[in-house]
Amino acid sequence: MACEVESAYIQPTDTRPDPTIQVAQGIPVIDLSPLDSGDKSQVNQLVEEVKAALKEWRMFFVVNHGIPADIRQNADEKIAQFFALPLEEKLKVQRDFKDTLGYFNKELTHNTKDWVEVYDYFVNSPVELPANAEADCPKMVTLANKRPENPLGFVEACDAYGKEAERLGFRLLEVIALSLGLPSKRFQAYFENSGSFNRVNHYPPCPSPSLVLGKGCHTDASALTVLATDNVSGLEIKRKDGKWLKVNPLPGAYIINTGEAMNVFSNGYYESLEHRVVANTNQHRYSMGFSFGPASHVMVKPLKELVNELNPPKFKGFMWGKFYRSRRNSNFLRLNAENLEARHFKINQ
Ligand SMILES: O=C(O)CCC(=O)C(=O)O
Ligand SMILES: [Fe+2]
Repeated sequence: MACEVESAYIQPTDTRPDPTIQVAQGIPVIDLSPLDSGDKSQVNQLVEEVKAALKEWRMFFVVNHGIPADIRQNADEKIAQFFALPLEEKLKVQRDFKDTLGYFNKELTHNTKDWVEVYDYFVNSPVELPANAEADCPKMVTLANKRPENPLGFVEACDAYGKEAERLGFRLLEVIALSLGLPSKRFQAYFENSGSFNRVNHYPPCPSPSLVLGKGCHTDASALTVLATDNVSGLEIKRKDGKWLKVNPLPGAYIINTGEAMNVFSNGYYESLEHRVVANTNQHRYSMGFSFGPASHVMVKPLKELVNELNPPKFKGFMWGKFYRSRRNSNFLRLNAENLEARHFKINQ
């Protein structure tokens, strides 16, 4: 990563970080242990907590989440070692426009470069995906993870963590289904053998954090994201009233937020969280966002049980694989169009 700020990183004036924003108070911390106890009334209470948190915050922290601490610690260690390798070594597993897996240090959000380097991998590699985002092109390709040789044990540590994040994702989908008045396994078949990926982020110290962002404002394309952060602050969220707030890390907890696919499946009941990451001058920051989406052939549309004459569908359906491709393209290219979001599929009512 360059040690001075190139112009490609400089945010337009209206999206630059605001040093005056406050720390969020009262983000819900949800204990998932009732899922292990099986106690019906405790599970019902948990379901109500998740519903309230997603309606009010579009995110929450989870504790007693079931991800073993040693698996997480091992992944954290190997990831820090990977990003500390010389650039030439990391570029051996570089991702590109066609093959979206691997290392990248030229990530764009809304056409401005992010102050970050990333490594993306599928949790169920290989995955069959549409070859491009063009709606009427049926061509498919099979993509597989790029596996760096160094550091030793990196691939195994990432795979072990990815499986755990996916397991947590499935448990949360059950709670979310119940919160929508649906059978707990309603989402299961859509998400099996999906192309869900874990994105590992390294935000190096930055000489000009007032001009750039670690990651520009975005919503996640996923149904839900399991976000693991270290103890360095940086994440900021946009509230429904348009106000930005800082999220301080909660050690040992994971952040869960809803994305575009859940917005559509729930017919707009659970909206996606707008968020961004600020850079800082002296600390490295690491995070991992497991982006849990459906399998690529799934048509993402409002679930039929959630729509009726009084509550008609708010979105047209779209094939998940095409949506995913289009979102990933915008990480590489300066597109003339905006990032594809659920609102682009909104039905005018
Ligand atoms: O680093 C973070 O806290 C958030 C990362 C993020 O939003 C993403 O990778 O989509
Ligand atoms: Fe995100």
